[in-house]
Amino acid sequence: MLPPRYFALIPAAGVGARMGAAFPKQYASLAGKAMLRHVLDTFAAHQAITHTFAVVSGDDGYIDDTIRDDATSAGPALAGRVTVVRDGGDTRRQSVLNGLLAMRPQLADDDWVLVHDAARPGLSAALVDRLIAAVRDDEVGGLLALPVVDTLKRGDSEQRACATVPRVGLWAAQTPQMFRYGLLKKALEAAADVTDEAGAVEAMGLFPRLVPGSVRNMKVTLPGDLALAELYLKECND
Ligand SMILES: Nc1ccn([C@@H]2O[C@H](COP(=O)(O)OP(=O)(O)OP(=O)(O)O)[C@@H](O)[C@H]2O)c(=O)n1
Ligand SMILES: C[C@](O)(CO)[C@H](O)COP(=O)(O)O
Repeated sequence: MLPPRYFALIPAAGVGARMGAAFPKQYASLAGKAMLRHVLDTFAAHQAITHTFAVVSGDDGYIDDTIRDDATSAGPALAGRVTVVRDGGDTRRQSVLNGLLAMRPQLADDDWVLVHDAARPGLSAALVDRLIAAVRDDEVGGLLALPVVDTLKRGDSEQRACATVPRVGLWAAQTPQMFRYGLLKKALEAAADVTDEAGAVEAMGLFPRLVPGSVRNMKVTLPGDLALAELYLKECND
């Protein structure tokens, strides 16, 4: 019986509407290369990751240049380490599901899949190590997340604070979210209205493990996030 392997699945088929850029934010440049290339380089260089699949939209015109290995690419060669799946869906969930379907011929049900947002360029090898070490023997799976430290307010329709939400026990989910292929595919097929993989697994009555992540692994969502993410990338080694 071969031990389970680890695969990365990168949903990268979004349009970046909240970023308001003229092109999808996963191709925005950060410290000299596209956000998506940072993510692909991290997984391609990681010894534990067997292969990486990136899901992009069918009409994506940027991916070929982004994955090209040439004299200017400072990171590891991606050739043979990355498969592009040109089958993005209307939602992140659908893109991930389409990616899982494309992965089917190469994966066994008990192989691990680490689903990571292309919009989180600050993922480090150390964070991948931390997640794998914490989850590899877990019956369910798990995800990187950060305990909420701010006081949370619920706002009303007039943007007035109408309640304080107790923050004890609240975590802000990050990615990668790491689940076995068979469970993840079944969970996502069963749960239509979820924003992340852990939510689909929770809907099955299971409890994913929460693993402390890092601020450098922030999701680039709004225009100001790009500069902050670059600062974390350069200054934060967590
Ligand atoms: N239909 C979609 C929507 C999102 N994503 C990916 O899911 C990740 C996290 O999603 P988000 O930050 O919401 O990205 P966008 O959907 O592009 O942003 P927005 O909601 O502002 O349009 C991103 O890497 C994005 O490319 C995807 O693969 N397919
Ligand atoms: C998966 C995720 O990054 C966890 O916080 C988040 O749910 C993605 O949400 P988005 O609206 O697709 O950015």
